[in-house]
Amino acid sequence: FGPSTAPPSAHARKPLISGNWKLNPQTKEEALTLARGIASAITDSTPDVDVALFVPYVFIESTMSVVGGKLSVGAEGVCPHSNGAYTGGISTSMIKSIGVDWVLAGHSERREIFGETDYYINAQCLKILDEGMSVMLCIGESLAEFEADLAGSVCATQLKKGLKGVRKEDLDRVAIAYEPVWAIGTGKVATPEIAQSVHAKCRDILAGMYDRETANMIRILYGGSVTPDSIDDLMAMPDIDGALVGGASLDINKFGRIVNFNKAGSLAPAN
Ligand SMILES: O=C[C@H](O)COP(=O)(O)O
Repeated sequence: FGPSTAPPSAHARKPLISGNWKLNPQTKEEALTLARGIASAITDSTPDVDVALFVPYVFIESTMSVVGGKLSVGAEGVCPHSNGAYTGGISTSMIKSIGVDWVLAGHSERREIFGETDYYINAQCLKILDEGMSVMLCIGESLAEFEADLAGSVCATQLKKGLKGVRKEDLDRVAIAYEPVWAIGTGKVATPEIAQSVHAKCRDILAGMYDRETANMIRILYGGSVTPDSIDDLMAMPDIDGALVGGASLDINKFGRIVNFNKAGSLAPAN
């Protein structure tokens, strides 16, 4: 690998559209209805895209059983310890043994509500990768940090600390989700231009941590109030490689439309 002179947009990064159900839905029946509906929205005319759903642990296996292999079913988090006296913990071995291949780490709700630190998140990332699974590392700044023009430096810190010790050869199993905290669940989606600007900065940071060629291979997703109305223009941006969708992933029609995005943007004819 040497420095590349090619622009990031010249690299073929397969889009990844993911949903994060968080603490929803409340019953297995609802979960399976939702999962079946989302799977049925992935058709032959869907763009060439990877789809992943991060679901509560208790629904993982049953969700896998109804989606017909059309999408990956991942875990919303994991305990970085291997085994032992960690009440309530779920280990990487446990989820790997039921076929999980994607795991979220560093979501702002885990950072803020559950007090997970960059150190803990880094331990999760390393454990997930050691186990042979893929990790989606979430990063993003608060509203105050955004208004102080600190988005780039906050993301730099979270990327460097979250990926500390991650080997270059494991980065094909890493995706980054840039989620400005001020856009999560608020209806305030970042403009495509703002998101693109931070994504490009994140890619530069990754290039500094590894090298440009490697950075150009890493998928960087946007998350924060993504809806059918915003997905096309976000996906038209050169450094936005997908989305991490919260609220809209609980709605079959909305998430189905998001999966069937139009990379040419909202002004282009529909697929
Ligand atoms: O993980 C997903 C993000 O927190 C975005 O959630 P949201 O789409 O409800 O804003």
